[in-house]
Amino acid sequence: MQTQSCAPIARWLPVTAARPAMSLPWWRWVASTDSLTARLIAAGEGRKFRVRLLRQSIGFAFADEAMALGIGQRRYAWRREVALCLDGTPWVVARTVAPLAQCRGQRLEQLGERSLGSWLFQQPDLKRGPLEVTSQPPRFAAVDSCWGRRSRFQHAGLSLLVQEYFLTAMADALALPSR
Ligand SMILES: C=C(O[C@@H]1C=C(C(=O)O)C=C[C@H]1O)C(=O)O
Repeated sequence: MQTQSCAPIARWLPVTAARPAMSLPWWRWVASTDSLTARLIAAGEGRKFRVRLLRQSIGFAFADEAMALGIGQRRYAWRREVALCLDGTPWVVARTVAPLAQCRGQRLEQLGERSLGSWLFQQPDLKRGPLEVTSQPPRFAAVDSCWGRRSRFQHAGLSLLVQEYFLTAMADALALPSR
């Protein structure tokens, strides 16, 4: 099994600390705390939204992910990587990691190409932790990104670390600045 121990450590800043480096249009996207799926569908103005499942597997989290989830690096985790596409073009890539021991009975593996966000935001007990931001590209996909963000969702004893990277293709389509 791949241990991913050589992967570079991602640098994350609290969202407010990244604010001075961020344009207002990007701030509105990056600092938003409602469903990104819903926002993308609205911004897509009739473009067809689709979650493309890139990878779903069980293995270890990256070191910074394990730390954010408060689990040891040798704890198995459920990992899901997707591209959120509008008319077939990826605008966002996302990687979600959850401790495997918390996933029993949650049916996460049955999500397939349904949006995790559409399901999560229907949960009445959902709590969301603070947003953190990075200007580094994702480690799980070869894409050009403008900003990345992450936050921890909690629902029914399950913690999910959701990391979302906004791609330059989205900036181009919506005429957003590069940063
Ligand atoms: C967390 C959300 O869900 C989105 C859907 C995801 C998925 O299906 O794996 C992953 C991250 C998100 O951007 C959201 O809509 O806010």
